[in-house]
Amino acid sequence: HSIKMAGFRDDQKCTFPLQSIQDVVKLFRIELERGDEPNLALLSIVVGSVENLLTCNRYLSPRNETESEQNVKPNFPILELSTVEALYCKFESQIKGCVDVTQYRGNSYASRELVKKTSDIIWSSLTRSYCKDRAHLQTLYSYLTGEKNFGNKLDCFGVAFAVVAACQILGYSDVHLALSEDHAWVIFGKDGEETAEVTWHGKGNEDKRGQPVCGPTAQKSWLYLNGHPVKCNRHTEVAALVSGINPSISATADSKELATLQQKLLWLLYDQGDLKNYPMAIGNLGDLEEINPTPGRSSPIDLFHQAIFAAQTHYANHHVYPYTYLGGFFYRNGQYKDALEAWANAADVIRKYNYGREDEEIYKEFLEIANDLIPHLVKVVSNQAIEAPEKAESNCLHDPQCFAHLLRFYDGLCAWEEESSTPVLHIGWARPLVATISKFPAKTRSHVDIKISEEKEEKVDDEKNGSVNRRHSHGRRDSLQKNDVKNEEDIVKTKVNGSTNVSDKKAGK
Ligand SMILES: FC(F)c1nnc(N2CCN(c3ncnc4sc(CC(F)(F)F)cc34)CC2)s1
Repeated sequence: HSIKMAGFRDDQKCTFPLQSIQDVVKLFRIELERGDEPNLALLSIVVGSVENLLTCNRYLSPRNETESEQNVKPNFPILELSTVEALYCKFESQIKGCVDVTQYRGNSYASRELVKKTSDIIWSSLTRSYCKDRAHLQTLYSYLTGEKNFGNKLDCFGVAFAVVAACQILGYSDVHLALSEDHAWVIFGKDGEETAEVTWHGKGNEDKRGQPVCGPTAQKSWLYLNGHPVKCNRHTEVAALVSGINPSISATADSKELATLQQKLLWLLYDQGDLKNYPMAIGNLGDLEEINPTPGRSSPIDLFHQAIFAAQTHYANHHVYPYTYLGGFFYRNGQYKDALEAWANAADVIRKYNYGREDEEIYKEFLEIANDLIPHLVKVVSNQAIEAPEKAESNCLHDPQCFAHLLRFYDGLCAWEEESSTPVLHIGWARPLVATISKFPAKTRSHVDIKISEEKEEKVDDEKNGSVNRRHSHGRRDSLQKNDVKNEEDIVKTKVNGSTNVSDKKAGK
């Protein structure tokens, strides 16, 4: 039967052929500034094409006689409208060909069957077996290009995004992406009240496609953010697509052009207010600004604090990554006390959750901080104390607040483990902990007040109080009172802070 092909509008066509970063930014600006919804499939195909050309095919510019080695700086590819249109029509006809919307006619909202059916179409057309966490598998370009055994590949985020893009083509404006810090699913229905799994998660986990996100696993696990995922609208979905741009050419090289494109697109979305409720996208922008600062724009630290503010404002401070973005920045820049504080704040978030078998990504994050970054940090500062004894005063190891941050960091991990189905800490954590604690002199340790306050611990749950080189897309460059009181007697609140006794207050401390 003849399927009506929606060609592109003139204002979309006029930007082609795309020959520069500015051309792509202009296409995105047109899509984002129009009253109607931005076309997710079109933008995903464009971004995927550009990413493929800049990271998978190397553009060799003419050998420069002065250059000793082959100068491999790429130019920007030329992206023709015909290429993009062909891929778009392939996607559109596949989706419209398989989903007979007439059987869903009438209800303006998507149904669970429709969402599951759309997920099945994407799912069943994927190449049978491939390395799921390879790079550049996050866009519709990856899904639509290449023959059966070479194309049709998507990573877990890419499948979820493709389902939402397909539902947009079918006319369901209620189907949106929901994003946690390590998973993606869809929301749909009146007020986006319905949820559905549409992709897999991690390795060796049975996929739960078609099922709603609910029940005990979703309640207490970091993977589902305890009811605080990023619920996208079309603009936030474009931000997720842009965040997923992966400039990696190899384990050691990035495409500078692609990183610049990602940075400019994130600033475009930032200026439109589309990152306000998307902490990780702001964090991504902070990372890019650290590598290549844009004159006149916010500093990385400002951006990381904006991400923290967004998480506190919109998500009851249930997101870990805003603090580990900040901690990572301080660590790379030798600001070790601030790094310890940021990591302690990250631990104050994870304490709200129970550790479950699908939370490996954040487990690895804390493992690296505790057993790699902090031991390195204390080694550096203890050498500093030896090499520059005159600066001992400002040294981390002589600062009770640093020791307090360290204790709060480990206390968060212990609280995370309590009442969890899976243990967190084990003997492998103990050796680095002992090595770290023993670097702090007794005098420093003695200044940390462990306040035993008498009031009964408020066991009310938090939310009731309202209160590089990456592999796959969105890859990593490289809760309180979460449950009932364990036993009858009062839990006395112990407060650890770095206040020093006034009498011992050191000059300048
Ligand atoms: F903690 C900091 F050091 C981090 N550095 N990079 C981090 N990433 C990289 C970016 N990232 C992300 N950035 C934007 N959006 C999303 S949505 C998502 C989950 C899934 F892929 F959809 F399943 C992940 C993610 C994941 C976390 S955290």
